[in-house]
Amino acid sequence: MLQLAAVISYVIGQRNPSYRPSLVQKNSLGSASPPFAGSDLVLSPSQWSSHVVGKISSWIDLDSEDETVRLDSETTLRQELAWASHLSLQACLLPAPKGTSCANYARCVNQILQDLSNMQLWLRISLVVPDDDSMDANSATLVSKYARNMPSTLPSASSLGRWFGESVRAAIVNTDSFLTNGRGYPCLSKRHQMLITRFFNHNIQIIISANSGTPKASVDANDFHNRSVADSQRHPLRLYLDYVGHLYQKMDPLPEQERFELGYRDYLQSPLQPLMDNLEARTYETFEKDAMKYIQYQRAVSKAMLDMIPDEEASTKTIVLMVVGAGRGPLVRASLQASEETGRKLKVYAVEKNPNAVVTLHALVKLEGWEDIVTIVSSDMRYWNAPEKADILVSELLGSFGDNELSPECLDGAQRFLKPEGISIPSSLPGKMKDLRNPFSKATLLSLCSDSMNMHDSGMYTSFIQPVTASKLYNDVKAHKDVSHFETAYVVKIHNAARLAPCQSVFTFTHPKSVDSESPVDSESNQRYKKLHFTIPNDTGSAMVHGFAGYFDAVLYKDVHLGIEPSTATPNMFSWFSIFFPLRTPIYLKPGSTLEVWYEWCVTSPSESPIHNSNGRSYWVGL
Ligand SMILES: C[S@@+](CC[C@H](N)C(=O)[O-])C[C@H]1O[C@@H](n2cnc3c(N)ncnc32)[C@H](O)[C@@H]1O
Repeated sequence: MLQLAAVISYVIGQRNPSYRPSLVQKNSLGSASPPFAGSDLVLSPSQWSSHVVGKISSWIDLDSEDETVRLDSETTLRQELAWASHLSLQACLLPAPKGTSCANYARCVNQILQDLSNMQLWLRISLVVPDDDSMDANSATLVSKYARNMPSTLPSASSLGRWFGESVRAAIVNTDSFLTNGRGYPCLSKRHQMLITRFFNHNIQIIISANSGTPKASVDANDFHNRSVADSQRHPLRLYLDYVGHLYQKMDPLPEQERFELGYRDYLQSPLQPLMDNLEARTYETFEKDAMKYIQYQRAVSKAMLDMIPDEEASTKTIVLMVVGAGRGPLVRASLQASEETGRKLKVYAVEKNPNAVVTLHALVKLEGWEDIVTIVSSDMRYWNAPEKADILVSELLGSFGDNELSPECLDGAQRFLKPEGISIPSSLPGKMKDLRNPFSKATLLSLCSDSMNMHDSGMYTSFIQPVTASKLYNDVKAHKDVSHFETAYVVKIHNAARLAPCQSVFTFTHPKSVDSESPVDSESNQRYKKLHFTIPNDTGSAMVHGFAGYFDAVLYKDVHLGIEPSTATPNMFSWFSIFFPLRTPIYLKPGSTLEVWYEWCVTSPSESPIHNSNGRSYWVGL
C-alpha cells in the first residue's frame, strides 16, 4: 500500500560501528578479519532486493585531511557496496560529503559507478545550504539518485520546485521538522504537508529520521526478521510514520484524465507527421475520444454561423463549410451539430488526403444519412480544385508546438477556396491583425504578438516555450548515444520536470494570410526567427536546464480557444502532450541568471550550445 512501508533501510556496516579497516590490519596479525556485516541469510534474496535499501556507514569521510581516515573511508565504502551488491540491493544511501570539498568523494563514486550494473546510489543533499561547513544529514534531506534532507523551515517554492526535475528517490524528514498537535501527536505545517503530497505525486519515498539519541527509523535487519507485529507498532517513530501515511491516504484520487495519462508520463514519443504519413485507425480513435476538443470546435462553428447569418435569413441561406483534414469525420459531426444547434443551413465538403480515413468517412456518411449534406473529397487540400468557395474553413492540423504538423503550409493551399469574407477556424481577427500588420516589419509583428497582446486576441495559433530541468527526459534521450536523438523534438507528457521560468510566445501564424499588397510583411512566408530571454527567479537558486518544453494555443473563433500552454490550457483535453526540445549538453544556471535562446536554434547565454539540428539534418517535418 504505502511507499513508505515498502523499503527498510539496512545499515550495512552496523555490525560493528567502530570497525575501521586500518585497525583490523593492525590488530589481526594475519588472522582472519572479523565479519563487518551480518549474515545474508537473515532475509531471502527477493526480500533483500525488493524491500531493502542499504545505508552506508555515516562516519565515512572521503575528503578527510587525515590520510588514514580517508583511506579507511575508501576501503569501507567499496567493501560495503560490494556487500550490498552481493545482497542484490536495489539501492544504497551514501553519507553526505563532510565538508565543502568533495572532489575525492566524486572521484570514488564515479569510479564505483563504472562497475555497478543494477544498484542505484542515493546521494543525500540538503534542501538548504547549511550555515556551517558540515552537511548535516539529520536536518532534512532529499535522496536523489538523490535523497533530500527536508529542513524545518522550507525554502521558496521555486527553489523546492527545481528538485522535481531531478531524479529524487526519497525525502528524508527529520523528526525536528514535525510540530505537535493539541493532542500531543506529531504533525507537519501546511507547507510541509503540501510538499510531502507533491513528493507522493512524483513517487518520491519518505524516510523519517531522528537525531542521535532517539531511536532511528532504520531497522536492523536481524531485528526486522524477529520482530512481532506488536513490537513494530511500538517503534518510536511509529506515530510519525502513521502521520505521513495519513497524508498519503487523504490525497485526492487522480482525475480520470490523469489516470489515463499515467502510462505516458515522461515517455518520449516521436511527433506525428500527418502530412507525410497516413495516420492509423488507432491514432484517429485516440483523437476521437477527446470530447473537449470537439466541444470547443462546435462552440466556435456555432458562433461563426450566428455571426454569418442573421436569424431572419436562417431559412433561406446555406453556409458552405469545408472541413480540411477531415480524418474519420469528428469535425464534420461537430459542424453538423452546430448547424442543428443554431438553426443555420449547411453544406459540407470533407477533404481528406489519407485514402484509408476516406473509407471510414464514406461509411460514416452513409450510416448517419448525411449523403445530401456532406460531399467527401479524397484529395490533398493543397491541390484540390474546389467547385465553389467556402464561407467557413474548419481544420485541425495542429501539433503540440502549433505549426509542427505543417498547418500553415496546408492552409496556405486551402486559402484559395475560402471566400474573401470567409472565416477560418482556427481563426484570426482580420481587422485587428491588419491594423497591427501594416506599420511594422514581420519581426516587430512577432514581438508585438508575443509581448504586448493578450494572446487570445492575437493570431490564429501561437507556440510557446519555457526552459525546464528534466533529468529523466534528458537521460532517456542520452541513452540513444547519438546526436540525432538530441536534435529531435519529442511529444511527451512531462511530469518529472521543473519549469524554470514563465512561458514565452515564439511564433504566431494567422490565416487567412494578409492579401494587402502594400503591407511590408511578407505574408506568404512561413519562415520564422525569434530570440528570447528567460530570467530565472532569484529565489530559485542554481538550476540545470535540460531543454525546453513547448506548447501551443489556438484561437478557434473569437473567445473560443484551444490549447495546452499551462496557464491557459483547455481543461480535460488530452489530444496533445507538450513538446520537448532537448539540449545536447545541459546548461548550468547560477542563481538569478538570464538564459538567452534563439530559435531555431541555439542557446547563447549564459554559455553557448552547439547549433541544434542545423539545416534539419536530424529532424524535419515532411511536406
Ligand atoms: C490531426 S488529424 C485530425 C483529423 C480529424 N479532423 C480529427 O479531429 O480526428 C489531421 C488530418 O488531416 C489530414 N491532412 C493533413 N494534411 C492534409 C492535406 N494537405 N490535405 C488533406 N488532408 C490532410 C491527415 O491525414 C489527418 O487525417
